[in-house]
Amino acid sequence: MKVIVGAAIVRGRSLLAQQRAYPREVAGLWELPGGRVEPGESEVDALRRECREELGVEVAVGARVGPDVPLRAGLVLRVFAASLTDERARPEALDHKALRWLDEAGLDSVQWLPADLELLPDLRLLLR
Ligand SMILES: Nc1nc2c([nH]c(=O)n2[C@H]2C[C@H](O)[C@@H](COP(=O)(O)OP(=O)(O)OP(=O)(O)O)O2)c(=O)[nH]1
Repeated sequence: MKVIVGAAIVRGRSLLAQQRAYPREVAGLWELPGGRVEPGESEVDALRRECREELGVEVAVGARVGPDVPLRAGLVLRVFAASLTDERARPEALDHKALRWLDEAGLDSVQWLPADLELLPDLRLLLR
């Protein structure tokens, strides 16, 4: 089973979401920072690496959030709670169209990838 890890980065009462720039089929849709776990890499290390690559920030990775969401045969999305190591750090959209800090009401204001949509109830609980 291969795993795509996603980071639910919460600061105060907001969650960081990013808007995909590519590929065309999903460009414009929103997701959590993250990506593929590389061979020999732990899931936590993969999340830390992806947050560095995509956002230019260091994160501390916490507990699992919600269930594994199947993406396709042999591949799941697995989300972990995370926080910025330095609360004042400014994440940048290094590989994406845009970033947004969403509060609880804001969670419904962007068009999420289908797998992320399934996790919204669990993500919402992080912002209560
Ligand atoms: N990062 C991320 N990927 C997600 C989420 N939800 C979701 O369905 N995906 C899917 C989209 C992609 O098919 C796959 C992750 O692809 P990616 O392009 O971000 O991964 P990566 O950085 O390892 O990319 P690559 O090197 O394989 O091109 O997982 C999410 O919340 N975050």
